Amino acid sequence: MGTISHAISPKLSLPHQNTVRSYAFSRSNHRFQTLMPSKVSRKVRVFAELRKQSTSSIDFSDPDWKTKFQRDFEQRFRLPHITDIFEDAVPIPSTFCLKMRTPLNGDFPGNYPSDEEWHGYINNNDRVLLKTIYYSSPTSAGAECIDPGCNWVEQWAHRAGPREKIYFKPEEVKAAIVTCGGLCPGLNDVIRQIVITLEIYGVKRIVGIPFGYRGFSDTELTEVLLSRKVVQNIHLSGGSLLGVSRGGPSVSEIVDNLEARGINMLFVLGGNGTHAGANAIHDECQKRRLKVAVVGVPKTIDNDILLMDKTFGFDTAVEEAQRAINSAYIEAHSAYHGIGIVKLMGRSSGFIAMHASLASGQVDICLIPEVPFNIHGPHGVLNHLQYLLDKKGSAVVCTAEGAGQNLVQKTNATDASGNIVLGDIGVRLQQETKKYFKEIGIHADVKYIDPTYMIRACRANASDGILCTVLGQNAVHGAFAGFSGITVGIINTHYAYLPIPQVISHPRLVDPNSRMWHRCLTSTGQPDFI
Ligand SMILES: Nc1ncnc2c1ncn2[C@@H]1O[C@H](COP(=O)(O)OP(=O)(O)O)[C@@H](O)[C@H]1O
Ligand SMILES: O=P(O)(O)OC[C@H]1O[C@](O)(COP(=O)(O)O)[C@@H](O)[C@@H]1O
Ligand SMILES: [Mg+2]
Repeated sequence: MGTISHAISPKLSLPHQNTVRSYAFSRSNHRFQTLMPSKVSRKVRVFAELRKQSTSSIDFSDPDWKTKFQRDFEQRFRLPHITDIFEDAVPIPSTFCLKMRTPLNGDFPGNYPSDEEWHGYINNNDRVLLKTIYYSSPTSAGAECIDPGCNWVEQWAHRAGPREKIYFKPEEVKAAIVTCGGLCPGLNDVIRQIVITLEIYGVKRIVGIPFGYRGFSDTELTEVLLSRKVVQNIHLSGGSLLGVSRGGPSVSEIVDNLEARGINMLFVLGGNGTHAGANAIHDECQKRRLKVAVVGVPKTIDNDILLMDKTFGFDTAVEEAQRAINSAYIEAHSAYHGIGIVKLMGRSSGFIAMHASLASGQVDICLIPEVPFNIHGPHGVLNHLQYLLDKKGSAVVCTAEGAGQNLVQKTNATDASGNIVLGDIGVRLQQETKKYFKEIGIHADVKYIDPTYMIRACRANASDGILCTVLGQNAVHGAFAGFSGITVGIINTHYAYLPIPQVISHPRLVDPNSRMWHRCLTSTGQPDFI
């Protein structure tokens, strides 16, 4: 058994899972272990199981397991590079140097600006530590351990930023930007930074592909010429200057189109699905021996991309969601026996609901997809609502859209990208609450708020604005450094490049054993609804 396999049990399959897994499992959860040992939910068990599965093929009795693990880890986090295909590719000194700016007229050949003394570059051996907590025991709260003894194993990702040598001559670059999936605050900020940074390198040909991947096949959609002048103020509004879409052409059609247009740098802004597409585009380019750099920037208000502190747009979404919760609270608090129900986005991950509940401090019940619950019965949500009306006179429920999908009618439908169209848990909760209190003869004034599209259509807040700026700049640095099939993220407040498969092997979920979920439960004061 000395080898580390990446296989995962098919019954635990999650969307887009393919070749890689994150290595971690969580053992601690005093709350679940001591308060409800027999009631540990199926989902919680599945979550722990998923984590355990990922390490199950490591032979921990092998004295070399740690070295083998780290060698395997290093291999998995190695960044694909142009030289994997073009072994003879010769780099040139970077044209990105803030001390000696790129000449405005852009006359490069034989005259690349560089400054050997300038220490503003990232060394290719620089790394960012992925996990920063040393858990002295697997029973430490929220412990993420690789082995049963919870040994300390360093896991390093590649540091993002400008390199001293670049693999593209700016005058030979045609760069394209595409935004896919649903809207997300900050898309325009990232587009803007990519364009500005490309120009600083000296790139003159920059285009936007309209309406996501669809823009690669729909002949009526023409590319949008981009420059600093065009993008100067786009971050002042939400949405995407380029438009977004779900679904679209096949990967081979997209690559045909890239070839036809002469695009050799592609910046892809999107979530799990978009990144799966970006990785497939990268693979196809390698197969066809095309010198194209494909770099992703993770976009999703759901925050469901693995390994990073957060994705851009999430912070803004939480801030906006908090406003909706506040309205629900005021409505509920001002009514006799008022109950406010707010539904927030989060297809498979409850991060927005959890963080908005924590931020607002006004939520009594937070429901997320990762933690199952009952509506009816002695431990159900309705019973607790009745208790809250009795004790406090009002109550606020915050639910993620993906929560309690076992309690709503299945739609059996998928969207153009293949995402499951969810049943409406918000409406179900509203109906069941009204019915319940009517049946038991207690007055309840139920107000339902669904602010979902308002939350993602707004402009990025200051914190997301900065995140977008850094991610956009680093995406361009990564492409010029010759990397492809990578994405960029913030990890422990530092910026790193990650191979795309590592961040999309499954959606990042709220760990019901995590300190954060426990903090949320402490804040709401809610019991388990099972
Ligand atoms: N597995 C996949 N392989 C290739 N392309 C994909 C894949 N999944 C989704 N896509 C494409 O990525 C785009 C965005 O996907 P979607 O799931 O809607 O949003 P997001 O990227 O935000 O998760 C769509 O155009 C879709 O066709
Ligand atoms: O109505 P739409 O455009 O399909 O978007 C709804 C989806 O958007 C999301 O907030 C984000 O999804 P993406 O990351 O795929 O864009 C999901 O939680 C939600 O189900
Ligand atoms: Mg998605």
